[in-house]
Amino acid sequence: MVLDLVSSNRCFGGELRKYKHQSAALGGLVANFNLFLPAQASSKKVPLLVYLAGLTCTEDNGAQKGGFFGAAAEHGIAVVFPDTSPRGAGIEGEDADWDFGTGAGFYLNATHPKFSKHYNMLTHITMEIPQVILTAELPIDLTRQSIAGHSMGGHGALTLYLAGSQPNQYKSASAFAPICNPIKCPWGQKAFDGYLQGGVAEAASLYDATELIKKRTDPVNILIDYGTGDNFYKQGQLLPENFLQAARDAGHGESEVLVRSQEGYDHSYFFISTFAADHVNFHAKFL
Ligand SMILES: N[C@@H](CCC(=O)N[C@@H](CS)C(=O)NCC(=O)O)C(=O)O
Repeated sequence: MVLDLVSSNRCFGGELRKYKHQSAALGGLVANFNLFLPAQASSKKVPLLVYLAGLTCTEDNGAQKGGFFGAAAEHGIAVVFPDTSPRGAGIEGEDADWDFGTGAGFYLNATHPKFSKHYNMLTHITMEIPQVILTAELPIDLTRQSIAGHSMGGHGALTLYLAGSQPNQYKSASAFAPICNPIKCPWGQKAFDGYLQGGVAEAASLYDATELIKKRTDPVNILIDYGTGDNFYKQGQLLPENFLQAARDAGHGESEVLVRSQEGYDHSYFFISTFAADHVNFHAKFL
């Protein structure tokens, strides 16, 4: 798997690199990701924080507007920013809506025959990107990974943490305005009906953070922030209360699952960048 360097910028004493590679998980299409390497990576292997972006985003939104680099540089943590879906699969209807198809891969492995060749973001994030990093001998210690995300990416962070492809791949998870109970919200229902042969029923045991936390008995490390001024929260797309209730019912107290309601904040990167350092500091405790 050849990794091509597209660009490199000096950043907070380290470097932000954009890479592209041919992705087997995404059906042979070209995939991009951004990678922040802190200064510490020039002398030793550093831990990795994965940041998953939301609907309509690319690998650039979080890197350009997330505000993660100051804290990541301080703690010596690398941050990888993958894309949110395959690009250019050429599937009929793929570009018709902003909340399905291109830019909306939902961090799952599709089982519907129309999408299963290309829409395998779960494998891309949890297995392929780590393999690419390993093969390229980048200075990253893959035994120390955590995961964060926003909105659809918050759903990705929580579900890949709770039930990714390998148990305990990530030491902690955090999310900004995550879709917490996708089987119960319009975005999730639309995605699962489209990508999965078994639709919402198939998703319940695999791709719904609220369902997954109910079954989790061992300790977890989860931080969630959402804003009370977030229109998608108000429309019932995020449902953080459902996740919180399920976590408490399953015995996960505030030291394991902290859900913070942030007064007046909306869904934007102004919200994310306000709390980005908090999230990096949270992950640093486990990395
Ligand atoms: N296009 C949608 C909004 C999509 C949206 O807000 N996407 C969020 C993630 S769910 C985002 O991060 N957008 C890109 C950005 O703010 O940079 C609309 O018109 O309502």
